[in-house]
Amino acid sequence: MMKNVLTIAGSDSSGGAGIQADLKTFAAHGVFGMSVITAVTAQNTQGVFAVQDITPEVIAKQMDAIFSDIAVAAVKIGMVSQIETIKTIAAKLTEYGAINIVVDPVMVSKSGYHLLNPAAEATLALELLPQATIVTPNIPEAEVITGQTIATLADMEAAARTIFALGPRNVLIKGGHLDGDSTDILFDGQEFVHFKSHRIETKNTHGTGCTLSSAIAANLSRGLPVTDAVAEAKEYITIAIEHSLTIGKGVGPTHHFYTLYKNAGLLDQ
Ligand SMILES: Nc1ncnc2c1ncn2[C@@H]1O[C@H](COP(=O)(O)OP(=O)(O)OP(=O)(O)O)[C@@H](O)[C@H]1O
Ligand SMILES: Cc1ncc(CO)c(N)n1
Repeated sequence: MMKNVLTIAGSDSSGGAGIQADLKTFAAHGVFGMSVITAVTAQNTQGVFAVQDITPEVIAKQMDAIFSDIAVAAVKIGMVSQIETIKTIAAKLTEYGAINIVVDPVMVSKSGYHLLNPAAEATLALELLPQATIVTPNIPEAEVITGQTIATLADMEAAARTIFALGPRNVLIKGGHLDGDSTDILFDGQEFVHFKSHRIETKNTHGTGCTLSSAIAANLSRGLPVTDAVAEAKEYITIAIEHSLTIGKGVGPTHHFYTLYKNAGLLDQ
């Protein structure tokens, strides 16, 4: 039976990141996507120009509407903006006993805009990480969460240990921001698994983190173990970056449907 997967995140008007990237990723994975919108951003491939946060009351009502009616097989959490937003989401996840929770601790957009109020960083770590099946920080986010500097794979492993101590069941530190190969490191409290791909030379990496975390959530919803869910998601994001789209004047989005379109003969349309 088709699984239902929820994203709790911000809207990206240009369609490359946030809710829009998440729903496309869910569709590409054959799961039924649902959304709780935490903020509306005016954004394109060149920057973020305005943000309207949704009130905690309306966020809570969106979660009530979904969880009171529909079985949710996995939840991906992206942009969460404010302290009260985070507290509301954490309380509702507990109330409804949500499972397979993927926390992407979105902090700053590629263009440098603070999508998470810096005053809420500690709240995110305290309230959401203990509920996470897996947390997926990029290197700057892992540096903020740990206070450690990360310049090498060994530094990534050390940071993963520190983040694990905050309560998530698994930590995936993404290596997109280091030079050379793009290696993501998974830590389950016992051992490290490295997921390595060659660095793809492209400027079009808008929404890579959103796409990866949504693919992990979709894979978990189908019952895959965490290591397999991450391995398949890493393959998916690598193909999506390889065939990323030159849309707009700045950092373009990834291609969510490359393999599907190829198999259907739709690529040249
Ligand atoms: N140039 C690249 N070539 C290959 N893989 C990449 C490249 N850039 C990022 N990745 C991969 O994409 C995924 C997302 O990593 P990244 O570090 O870009 O996340 P992020 O900074 O959170 O993204 P976002 O800006 O969407 O928040 C990881 O699996 C990473 O290894
Ligand atoms: C709404 C939204 N969420 C996440 C990201 C990731 O950087 C973004 N650019 N915009």
